[in-house]
Parts: sequence; structure tokens; C-alpha cells
Amino acid sequence: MPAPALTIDRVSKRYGPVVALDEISFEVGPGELFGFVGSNGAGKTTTMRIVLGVLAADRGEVRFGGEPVTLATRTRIGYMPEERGLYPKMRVLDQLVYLAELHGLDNTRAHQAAEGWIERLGLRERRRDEVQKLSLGNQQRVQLAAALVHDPALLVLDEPFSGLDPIAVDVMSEVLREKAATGVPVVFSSHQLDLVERLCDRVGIIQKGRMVACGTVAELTDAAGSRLVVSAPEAAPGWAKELPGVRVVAEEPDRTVLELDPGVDDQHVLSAALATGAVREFRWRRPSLAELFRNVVTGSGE
Ligand SMILES: Nc1ncnc2c1ncn2[C@@H]1O[C@H](COP(=O)(O)OP(=O)(O)OP(=O)(O)O)[C@@H](O)[C@H]1O
Repeated sequence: MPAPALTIDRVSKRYGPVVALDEISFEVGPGELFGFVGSNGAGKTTTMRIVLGVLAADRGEVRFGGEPVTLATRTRIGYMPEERGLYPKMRVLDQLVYLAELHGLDNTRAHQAAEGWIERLGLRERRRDEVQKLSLGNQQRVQLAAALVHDPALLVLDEPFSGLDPIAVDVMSEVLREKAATGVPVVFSSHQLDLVERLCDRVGIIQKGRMVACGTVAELTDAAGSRLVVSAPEAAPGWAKELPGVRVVAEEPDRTVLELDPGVDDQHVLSAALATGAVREFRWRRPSLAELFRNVVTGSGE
């Protein structure tokens, strides 16, 4: 039987006068790694807290496998809250066993699961330490273990990568990929767009409580149109500004990134570049997710 999908269906939420979510909708399929990105205050944490049921939506519905999320469904979710939710004075192993038991595992299975994740996440030497005595990165590894220890059917992680060193980023990425490969929908928020671009099957960009773009990175960047990268080292700054149908996206010391209106011949741009002197680079490329994100955010008036 295929694993269930997570559906967020027209969910709205206000905090007093602040509209945090405005009919946000998206779906995370079985085995899909979904990256949730947006500016500070866009509504990511609010969405995740509603999925978890720690916060109630004003309107709309969250479904898992087509059914509204209930208390029973919630015990099957692995959650990594932004504010992190560990007991500072409890030892790593005891904490994980306790959390696994809280989710219904018997003591033997809870120990097995806790030891398994401790090993997998490189925490063996820290297993008898109090959580508060660990570095922040290691606390985050424990937090991930806490989200995984009861073998959840859905993973929801609020900025799991923030503050991790590159090795820990690799471990976290691998674990999320593996988990998704078992059929579990995985949704996580992040401001590290290069990472999201590399890791995710699909990406959702949220802006002021609305989903403004959603799809695979290829779909989103294709829709945004390609960029022309030109390196003309002898050209004066602003050399491309007056070319008809051409918009300068970025001007770096030795490279200019351009967007061309439909129908504009790139060979005219090449001629203009050559008129300034040598041209060392002239190529089309897709925008990165970070560029796309800036476009979306600027386009909606931020
Ligand atoms: N408890 C609260 N009371 C009042 N307003 C809140 C509360 N929590 C969030 N908000 C507001 O709701 C909006 C969405 O916040 P949310 O924390 O969901 O954004 P976010 O995308 O997770 O941001 P960040 O990337 O900074 O973590 C913001 O305008 C925020 O100020």
C-alpha cells in the first residue's frame, strides 16, 4: 500500500490583526522531500505548527492520507520544532528512550531505536551526557534523533540545517533522503537555498502567508526563463543597460547577468559586448533557486 500524502488545504491563520497564513495549499507526496522556503515571518513555522496540531487553523484543513489529522495521526509525525524541544538536564539516551516510549514503543524497542539513531547520527560518545552540555550542533542531532526515534510516517522539520557544520549537514541530508526513500513524506523549512535546490524533489515558496510558487526546482526555474551570462572584462559598468529588451539582473566585476525579453536576439547582445573589447564568456543558464526566490520576493513588493 502506498504511504499517505500530506495535504494542506486552504489553511488560514491570523494572530490578532496579523494575517500569518492566507489560504495556503500544498501537498507533499509519499516519499517526497519538500523544501519550504520564504522570508522571515512568511508563515513557515505557523504552517508546520498547524500540521502538528500544536496550533489550530482559523480555516482550512490538514489531511494525512486523505483523512483529517487527528490525535492518533499526530503520534505518527516526527517533528523538529524551531525552538527545539529537548529536556536540557536529561541525558541523550534517556531522553530518546523516553520520547520513543511516549510514542508507544515498548522499552526494548525504544532502547533499540534510540541506540540505533545515536549510532547513525554520530552521538555514541555523547549518549550519557546531559543535552545542555552538548554543542548546539550536537543538540540538533539529538533533536533529529528525537523526531525519528518512533519511526514516524511523516517528518516535519523546522530549519533542521541551521547552525550545522558541513559534516552534520551531510549527515542530516542523507538521513532525510533515506527517510523519504522509505516512502515517508518529508517537509522541512530552510533559508539555505543552495541546499534546498540540491536536496529537494519539490519546493514551495511562501510569501506573506501565501504559496507563491510550488514545483520541482526545474519547473520553477524553467518558468522563470534562462539568464545570459556575459563576461566582457573591458566593458564599462552599465554597458548592457541601454540595450533594447535587455534587463541587467546582476553586475559583478567581471560578469554581467542578463534577462532578455522574448524575441530579443542574443547575437545583438554578443555584438554589443564585443564592441567593448574581448568577450571571455557568453552562455545561457537557468536561474538558481536563490535568484528565483529574490525575483518572487521582490516581485511581490517586499
Ligand atoms: N505567537 C504569535 N503572535 C503574534 N504573531 C505571531 C506569532 N507567531 C508568529 N506571528 C507572526 O506571524 C507571521 C508568520 O510567522 P512565522 O513564524 O510563521 O514565519 P516564518 O516563515 O517561520 O519566519 P522565520 O523564517 O523568521 O522563522 C509573522 O508576521 C509573525 O510575526
